[in-house]
Amino acid sequence: MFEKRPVIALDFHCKEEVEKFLAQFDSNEQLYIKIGMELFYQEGPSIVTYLKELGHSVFLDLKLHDIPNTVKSAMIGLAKMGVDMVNVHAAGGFEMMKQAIEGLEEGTPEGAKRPILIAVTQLTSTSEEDMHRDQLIQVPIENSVVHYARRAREAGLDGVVCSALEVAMIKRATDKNFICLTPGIRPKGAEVGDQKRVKTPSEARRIGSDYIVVGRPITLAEKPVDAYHEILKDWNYGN
Ligand SMILES: O=C(O)c1cc(=O)[nH]c(=O)n1[C@@H]1O[C@H](COP(=O)(O)O)[C@@H](O)[C@H]1O
Repeated sequence: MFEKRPVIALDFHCKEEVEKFLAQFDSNEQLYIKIGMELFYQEGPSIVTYLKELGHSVFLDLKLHDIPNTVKSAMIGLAKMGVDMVNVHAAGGFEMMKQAIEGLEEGTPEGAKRPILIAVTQLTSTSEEDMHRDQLIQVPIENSVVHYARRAREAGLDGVVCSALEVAMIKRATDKNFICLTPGIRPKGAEVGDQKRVKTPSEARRIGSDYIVVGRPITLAEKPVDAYHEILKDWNYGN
């Protein structure tokens, strides 16, 4: 399920910063925007309505991780907001993921499309050593990621969040239509920051990522619109 547009992570504090950022783009350019907890906890559901009314697609990245009943109830509410994609942590377990899907199905208004649901496997800021030390999971990180992907698929989810490094393995272990959304994307030579498992947009494309998520290389660029278009071009192999 290839998405031509890189998903822009708008990790801003408030709506004013979002407005300032979007004002630099041509108003006809429909973007795929990721709202994370930083922005959502400040602005609430109205930030989703605002972006949807402008015609943008919205991935609401709240990474739910709680008991199954709580996650189901939360998902009913998120589905009503009309977002295009939401996520949970696969570490919350099989039953939690199953209930998350059920909540989304229940909350999706009639005639509307159920939001895509994906599960975070191992965060792209987690290295194999971090995982061994912090989570006491003593297997190679790829095994943990593929295991979570299999469980997410069995629970009925649409895909996973992973690093581009693991996409080929996940597709082999699940199926080629199982979505792999990959953050940890950096243009050649860009600052990596806190990301540990990174690839460039064209590398991610070659490996088979369906969506890429890019934040700071665009939002902190001197010319964000140019930075976005360069990443868009690299992701689409120069087309
Ligand atoms: O779920 C996510 O979107 C996510 C998962 C993950 O494993 N790693 C990861 O970086 N993200 C998000 O992707 C974005 C990456 O931003 P940059 O590192 O600035 O490109 C951030 O908003 C993260 O919250």
